[in-house]
Formats: sequence, C-alpha cells, structure tokens
Amino acid sequence: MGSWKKEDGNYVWIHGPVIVGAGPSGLAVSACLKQNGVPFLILERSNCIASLWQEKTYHCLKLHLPSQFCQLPFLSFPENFPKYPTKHQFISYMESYATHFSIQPRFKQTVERAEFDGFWRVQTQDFEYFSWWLIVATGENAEPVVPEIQGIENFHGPVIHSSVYKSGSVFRNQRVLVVGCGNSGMEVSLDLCRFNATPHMVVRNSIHILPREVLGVSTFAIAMALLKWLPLRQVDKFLLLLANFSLGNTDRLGLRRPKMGPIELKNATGKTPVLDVGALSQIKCGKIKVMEGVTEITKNGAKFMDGQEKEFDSIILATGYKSNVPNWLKGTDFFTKDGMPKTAFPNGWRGENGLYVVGFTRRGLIGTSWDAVNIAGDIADQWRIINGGKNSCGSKILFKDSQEK
Ligand SMILES: Cc1cc2nc3c(=O)[nH]c(=O)nc-3n(C[C@H](O)[C@H](O)[C@H](O)COP(=O)(O)OP(=O)(O)OC[C@H]3O[C@@H](n4cnc5c(N)ncnc54)[C@H](O)[C@@H]3O)c2cc1C
Ligand SMILES: NC(=O)C1=CN([C@@H]2O[C@H](COP(=O)(O)OP(=O)(O)OC[C@H]3O[C@@H](n4cnc5c(N)ncnc54)[C@H](OP(=O)(O)O)[C@@H]3O)[C@@H](O)[C@H]2O)C=CC1
Ligand SMILES: O=C(O)C(=O)Cc1c[nH]c2ccccc12
Repeated sequence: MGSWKKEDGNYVWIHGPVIVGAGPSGLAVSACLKQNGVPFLILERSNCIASLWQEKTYHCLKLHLPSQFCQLPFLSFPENFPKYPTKHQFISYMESYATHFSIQPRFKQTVERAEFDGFWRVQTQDFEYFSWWLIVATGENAEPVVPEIQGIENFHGPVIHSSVYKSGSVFRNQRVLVVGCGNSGMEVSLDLCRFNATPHMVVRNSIHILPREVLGVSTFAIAMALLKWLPLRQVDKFLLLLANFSLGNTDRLGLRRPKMGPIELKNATGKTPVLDVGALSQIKCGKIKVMEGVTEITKNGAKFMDGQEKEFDSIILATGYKSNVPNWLKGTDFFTKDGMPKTAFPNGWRGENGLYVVGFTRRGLIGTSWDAVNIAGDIADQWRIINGGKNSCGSKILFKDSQEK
C-alpha cells in the first residue's frame, strides 16, 4: 500500500497514485504498479473488492467471453476453471488476485470530489487525499440507468433494476415486464423462464444478437483473431454471416439488426452485442415474448407502441448502466458529459497532469488489462525519475513537518 503521511485529522498525502475503485480495473492496475515497485492507495466506496460482481449481479451469471479475455495481468485463472467461469469463480479469482498481490483497498471511502490543484486533491466523506497521480477506475457501469417511464409511479407491484435482480425464484409463475434487451435483459428473461414466469421483454430499438460460440469456438475469439488481419467492417460482415448461419433470421422475431455491424457499433457507441446463452430459443418458442416500446405504465400493467395493453405482476428494468465520473471529477475536460474519455482507443488511458483512466475502453476486461499495463509503466517511469533524484516523492515539498503515520 502507498505509505501516507497525515497533516492533521483530515488531510493525507499519498506516496504513489490514488486509485478510485477496487473493481477488476483497480485491482489490475494495482498489481501492475506492484510489479513495478510503485506504492499506491485504492479508495473504494463499497466494503469489498469487485462490488459490481459481488453485490449487483444475478446468481446465474457467467462470463460470456472465454477465460483468455477475462484474466487480469500476471495471474491466470486456476486450471480447473471452465471456459466460461461462473461469477462465483470469477469473484474467487479476484479475491485470490488481491491476496496474491497484497492489495488492500481502503473500503467505505466514496470519492465525492477530485480536482487538480497543482497536485490531485481527492475528497471522500472522511478525508482529503493528495497525490501527484489520480487513476480513475470507477467503471463504465458505475450507476444503474433508471429511465423515466410515464406512469411508472402508479404501478402496483415491485419495480427493480437488473442490478438488484438475483434469481427468478422470487418471480415464480409471475407475468414480468423486462424493459431492455441487452445481455442483462436477455439473461434475466431466460432465468425467469426457469421459474415458470412469463417474461415480456421490451425491444424498442435494433439489436445485434450473436451466438456465443460457433462450432465450439467463441464468436468473440473469432472476431479478435480476424481483426488482426482484416478491416473491422469485413470482420463484422463475417460475424453476421456466422450469426445468420447459426441463429437464423432474427428480424422475424422482432429483433431487427442495426445498420452498423456489431463490433463497429460496440466501438462507436458502447452498445454491446448480445451473446446468446439460450434466450433466443425461448423467444423462438414463445416463452419470452418480445414487445415493442412501452408508451405508459398503468396501475396493473403497461401499454405498448403497437396498441396492446397487458397486465404484469412485476417490472424489471434491464436498462443498463452509466459512468459516474462527471459527478465527482472536476476541472478537467478529459471526459464527455457521459463520463467516458474523449480520447479515442487506444489512447484514452492517459490524461493531463498525472490523470489516468483504466477500464473505459468499451472492450471489457481485456481492455482493462491493456490499460493497466500501460498506466503502470508510465507512472513507474516517473516514479523512478522522482525517486532517483534528490527530491524523493515530493511529499516534503508540501508537508515539511508532517509525521509518518
Ligand atoms: C452483469 C455484467 C456482466 C458483465 N460481464 C462481463 C464479461 O463477461 N466480460 C467482460 O469483459 N466484461 C463484463 N462486464 C463489464 C464489466 O464492467 C467488467 O467486467 C468489469 O466489472 C469492469 O471493471 P471495472 O473495475 O472497470 O468496473 P467495476 O467492476 O464497476 O468496478 C468499479 C469500482 O469502483 C467503485 N466506485 C465507483 N464509484 C466510486 C467512487 N465515487 N468512490 C469510490 N469507489 C467508487 C465501485 O464500487 C466498484 O467497486 C459485465 C458487466 C455487467 C454489469
Ligand atoms: N454474461 C455476461 O457477461 C453479461 C454481460 N453484461 C454486460 O454488462 C453491460 C451492461 O449490460 P446491460 O445491463 O444489458 O445494459 P445495456 O446498456 O447493454 O442494455 C440496456 C438495454 O436497455 C434498453 N433501454 C434503456 N432505456 C430504455 C427505455 N427507457 N425503454 C426501453 N428500453 C430501454 C436499451 O435499449 P436501446 O438500445 O434502445 O437504448 C438496451 O436494450 C454490457 O456491457 C453487457 O455486455 C450484462 C449481462 C450479462
Ligand atoms: O461483456 C461486456 O460487457 C463486454 O464489454 C465484453 C465485450 C467487449 N467487446 C465485446 C464485443 C462483443 C461482445 C462482448 C464484448
């Protein structure tokens, strides 16, 4: 951990970077810093590592990309892990990862504000932390998106976001409206079918659905391999050929494909293609009903764009997530108003004045690993220069009289 010095009860100077967030990105960059001999401090709002995975995901979740795309730097998954580890296996891997690299975040520290003021000032509810470097690792999925839908406050039953959905057991035999058809909407709907519920899934827009595998090979792995040799659009064309071959024409099921190809769309907008793990066959057999956009929620159900009205017992909003960076990071124009780096991949990991960003590439965990290696290398170079010179870490400039805690 970064050793730190205390000026008074509330001010703390950190030797090495301050990392905000102890998810996979915060852990990965920490491990890479450790490998480079750079101390650091992680601030995490929750009371555990990987809180998205531990607290905000459903029981049946599995990684949908194969292991080689989800491992963090310098430590592989255990050999007994399957190709698509369960969320429990992934969490246990991250726990071992933190232990292996002796990563000990400061929990229950919510960063409320961070700003560059000659150095980084990072404010939590308890302390203000100072550092030369700030690493943003709060994730692309920091907060649930809860849309305003007309009349939703009048609905008689429970309305929950997919981030609090655990299992279909609570919804047994119910008529459930699932708003949203990304990977969460599809997998929640599929899980509901296992408990004899009747999911009605709202598909208001176009959507790419791809098989998770074709002839036993991961579609994502195929795409990554082809991207080394072919232009993006040709890879997308090939993926769509595979999808048509394997899934048939999905337009007829109410799942219209966007004009832009799946990987191009993901890179341009962040919209992840659905990797099918069984929902499509439930749609084909009519157990998951595809509905057009909702116009209004009523006391007992919902009205739809095509004029239908249906009764429901519960509503699940599988309406996605957003970054929270604009809420707390001030005085920089490095991020868009949606909290994503303005600088295009692969250069979005480094800002100005010692600002770094890990895990915002829209490329999942493999993107996190690339960022983490780059960031740690860059900071390590500066660390060596600073510590090689007379002015070790610079903390003395600020706090000549401070005491080592
Ligand atoms: C249901 C689901 C399944 C997914 N499956 C996959 C998959 O199979 N493969 C894949 O590659 N990607 C997947 N993803 C994408 C996912 O975002 C990444 O896997 C991964 O969790 C990103 O790691 P991260 O550390 O960047 O963000 P997160 O995991 O979100 O971690 C960010 C951390 O920052 C903390 N934090 C946020 N704000 C503050 C603050 N202000 N102060 C202090 N701490 C803060 C949070 O509490 C959290 O612990 C999935 C996402 C979801 C929602
Ligand atoms: N097994 C796995 O690995 C899983 C991975 N994930 C990942 O987690 C991330 C988040 O996924 P997810 O939670 O599905 O979020 P997404 O952002 O991918 O999907 C949100 C969905 O909600 C829809 N939506 C939003 N607002 C409304 C509204 N007002 N009315 C109707 N529909 C609405 C969107 O439609 P529109 O496109 O029209 O805006 C979209 O279909 C993704 O990267 C995903 O891949 C998620 C689950 C499982
Ligand atoms: O699962 C996710 O959320 C991911 O972001 C993983 C991912 C990154 N790029 C993709 C392209 C197609 C399918 C999944 C992903």
